[in-house]
Amino acid sequence: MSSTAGRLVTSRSELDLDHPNLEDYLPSGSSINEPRGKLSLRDLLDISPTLTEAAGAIVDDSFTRCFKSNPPEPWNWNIYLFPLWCFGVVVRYCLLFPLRVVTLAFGWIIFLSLFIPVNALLKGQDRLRKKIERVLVEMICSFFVASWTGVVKYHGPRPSIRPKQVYVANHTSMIDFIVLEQMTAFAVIMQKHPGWVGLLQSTILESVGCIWFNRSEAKDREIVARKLRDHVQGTDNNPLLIFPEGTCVNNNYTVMFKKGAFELDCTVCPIAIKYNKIFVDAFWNSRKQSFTMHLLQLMTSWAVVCEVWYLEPQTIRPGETGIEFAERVRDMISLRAGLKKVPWDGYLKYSRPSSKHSERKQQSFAESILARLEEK
Ligand SMILES: O=P(O)(O)OC[C@H](O)CO
Repeated sequence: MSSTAGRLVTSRSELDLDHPNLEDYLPSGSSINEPRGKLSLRDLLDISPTLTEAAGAIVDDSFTRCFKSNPPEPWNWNIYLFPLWCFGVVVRYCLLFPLRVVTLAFGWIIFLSLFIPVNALLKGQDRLRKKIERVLVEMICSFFVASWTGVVKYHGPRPSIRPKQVYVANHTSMIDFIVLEQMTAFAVIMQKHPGWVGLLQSTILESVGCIWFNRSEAKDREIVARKLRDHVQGTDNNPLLIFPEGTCVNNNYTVMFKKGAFELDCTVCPIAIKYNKIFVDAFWNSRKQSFTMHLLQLMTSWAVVCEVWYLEPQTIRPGETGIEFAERVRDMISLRAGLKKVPWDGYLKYSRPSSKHSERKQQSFAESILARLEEK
């Protein structure tokens, strides 16, 4: 009996790593964990706790919550505030937005009129060309940040070019890259995008050593792993930046870090990014919004406010696995940025959960019934 109970405790704790706020959905005074009295047939046939749990998971599971946008709290609800809000809309859309478009266009004109000749004329002088291109990429990113009136506060020492080090950060939107890139020309590892973003990726960003891949292609992942190993060995390569969550999360949570960055035998430099949602939610929900629309949303808001912390570099400890190392770094980032850790793989966004998970759940249910029968 006690071994059955032990097994049950194990399987419950494995399955309920981050228990959804199930209690919120339960009728008051009842709980699926509550010990029941004498066993009757009715108890055995009663699957309502399981159904309740399933319904809770559907309504508000912790996985879905990681990818929910956070619309701002409405504040324009009365006769005094509504005209003020209307005035704000007019200022943001009719004054700020055109000014920002002009700023960004101006940035692109300067950037392209320097980048194209430098790229074409300095073919034989790689060092000088790379140096100028780095400065130009940082500059265009600053124009992007200015186009949303970005108010970014950086804490800690700025990243420097050193071999055998990799920077890892939590991921909320592709603008994370822009926010970090305006300070340091990182070589970033990212998903390949279609459209104008894809064009920038394969032209301009490739010049700073960025590496692109398609996450659904196993072959791409192998190529990227090789490129990463080569990149970190180079002495003059731009610092490598990886978003180990592999997908955008809404800046309230962190999902599991992929272990790749932590198995490169490099120093890992964590970066924590926290957006203040006071004016706009910086989370890019790519399933609902194109990146262009996301940028337009930022450009029509009052400002994008955020803080960036460059945390203390970490090395793998003796006996520590890549996964444990990744978790330790995730702890540091989550703590600094005030994010809640959840045990989900962000790629589940794009795939169905493994059948093993549902089988474990079925086994746990069967074991609970058997345990109750044994109690008799
Ligand atoms: O949120 P996702 O999964 O669409 O990821 C978007 C980008 O690849 C982030 O850089």
